[in-house]
Amino acid sequence: MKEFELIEKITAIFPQKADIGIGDDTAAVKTDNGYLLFTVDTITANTHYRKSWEKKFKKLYFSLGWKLLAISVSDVASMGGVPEFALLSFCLEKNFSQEKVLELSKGLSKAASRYGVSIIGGDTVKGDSEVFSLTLTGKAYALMTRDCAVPGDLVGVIGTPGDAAGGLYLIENRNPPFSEEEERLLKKFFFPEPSPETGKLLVKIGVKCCIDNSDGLLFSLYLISEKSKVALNVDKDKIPVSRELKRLFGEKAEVLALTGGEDYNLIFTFPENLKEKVEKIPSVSIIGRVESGEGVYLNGEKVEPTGFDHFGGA
Ligand SMILES: Nc1ncnc2c1ncn2[C@@H]1O[C@H](COP(=O)(O)OP(=O)(O)OP(=O)(O)O)[C@@H](O)[C@H]1O
Ligand SMILES: Cc1ncc(C[n+]2csc(CCOP(=O)(O)O)c2C)c(N)n1
Ligand SMILES: [Mg+2]
Repeated sequence: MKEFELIEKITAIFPQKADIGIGDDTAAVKTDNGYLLFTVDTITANTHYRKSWEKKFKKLYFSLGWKLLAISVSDVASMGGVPEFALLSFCLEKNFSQEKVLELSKGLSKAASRYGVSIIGGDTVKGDSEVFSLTLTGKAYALMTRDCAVPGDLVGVIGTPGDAAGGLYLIENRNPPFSEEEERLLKKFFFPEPSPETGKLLVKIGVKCCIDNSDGLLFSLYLISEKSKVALNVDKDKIPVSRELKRLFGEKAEVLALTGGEDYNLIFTFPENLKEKVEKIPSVSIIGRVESGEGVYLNGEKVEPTGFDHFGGA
């Protein structure tokens, strides 16, 4: 069973009370002057990182702390919100290293100060493998969601997808010393920088439909198409691929840009009359158009939803 099939079955068991419950980047509850947002993310050895990487990358645990918060900030940003409070949960092995847990906490603290988040509690337990989890709240005055793309909209992305997947390939398959270009991709993987500022800007100019890219560009587009019940047609040549990715991966760069996960950049759709305003947003590319129908198309040809799935897929 795939991750999404399991979540669908779980959703049927839980009656949903929130204004936005299971199914978007965060849950949302309406308040007097906007929305409270809630999201949780978990990282664990051998799924999100390997302990062995520490030999090649000294700041591994510091980065895990940064990343643990950044990946949830990314969900809040995709809803158009700003993050506020966090709860931190550690499941540690019997012989855990205090030094590593403190390193992780320092990385998390650095991200917390960058994003204005207070860590206000958590939980610590023993287990057979290490698991780090963070629950984040946020607030938003207006929301962007995955389900409101309409035919005629254009499709925008921020940044260059595939870079983090390039970094993952390098840490798995190469050894230090890393070149400057390799370091840049490793940084994208180990220290993602979601931007709630960009999310807020999108809300301000009138964008309504947004998702964060955690499981890959095509997969994120597929989620928008599924939730909004529309087709998304992407122009392959317009997908921004970074110079580093092209130089280090050659022909493989395109596949990484289409399917590589963990970029934590925003993907959104917007009506054509906002085009001029969207074009002024830093690092933006307009890569396609929303049409009636279903699924994701590359240069008019239907593509399967390929991306990261914890229990199947790529
Ligand atoms: N075990 C679970 N119980 C209830 N809801 C869940 C569970 N796992 C996931 N969800 C919900 O399902 C939806 C999709 O989850 P997922 O973790 O894929 O979120 P995402 O935003 O697509 O990915 P990411 O967290 O990597 O950005 C979210 O609304 C999430 O809250
Ligand atoms: C050892 C190792 N193998 C594979 C990956 C790639 N990876 C893990 S989770 C994920 C999607 C987002 O996470 P989630 O769905 O949990 O939010 C991706 C692309 C990795 N980081 N480390
Ligand atoms: Mg998300």
